[in-house]
Amino acid sequence: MSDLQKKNAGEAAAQYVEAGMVVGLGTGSTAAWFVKALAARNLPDLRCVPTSERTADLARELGLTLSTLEDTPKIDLTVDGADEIGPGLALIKGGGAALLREKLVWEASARCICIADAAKVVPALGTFPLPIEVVAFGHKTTANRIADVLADHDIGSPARVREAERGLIRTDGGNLIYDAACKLIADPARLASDLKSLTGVVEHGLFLDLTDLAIIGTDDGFGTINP
Ligand SMILES: O=C(CO)[C@H](O)[C@H](O)COP(=O)(O)O
Repeated sequence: MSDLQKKNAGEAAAQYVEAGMVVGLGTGSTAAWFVKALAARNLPDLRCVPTSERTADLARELGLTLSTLEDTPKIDLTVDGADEIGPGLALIKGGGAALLREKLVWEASARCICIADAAKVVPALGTFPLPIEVVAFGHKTTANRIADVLADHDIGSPARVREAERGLIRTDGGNLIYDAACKLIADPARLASDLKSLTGVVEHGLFLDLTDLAIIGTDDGFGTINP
């Protein structure tokens, strides 16, 4: 994990933004570099839709004009980080527990750019535990159903609820996160569909066919990957 690489990726992505755009702001340490670089450009008439309260606070502090999906349902460009970038720019996201709002914003965007440090690029998805957002009511029952789906995908270990010292982690929407240590996701599309079909699962961190470009920071600049 390199902060310089994250910074270089974030700053490169800020150059893709034009005056007057509606911009989706991702969540996480890499996305924060983008938000800072975007604010520094001081472009006129931008409206920014944040994907978390954390990002909203940062953007507000930096003087960016905030909007919501309700007021600006069509987003021109979203820039966000990822936990893993696999073949075809299939992603695992949600390490920062913002996957639901992130996916809502990504799906409303004409173009999505993923920004990351080089360590995020992997030959196959699954080393990073897959985040799954679950409603709190009956979450242990939902976790059992998730375990059945994982077993059907030859993924042995059940998902674990995400918690901190002060208790279970809640998302901005008040839900819980389960992390599934998959090791290898052989069929991301089938796993995505199987998880999404479970009552109680709100969303999962597989972002498939959503990324138009990945900008990967290097120590002295950046490279790009197309799908
Ligand atoms: O999906 C995310 C938040 O839900 C983040 O984009 C992802 O966790 C990457 O974070 P970072 O840029 O801090 O490495």
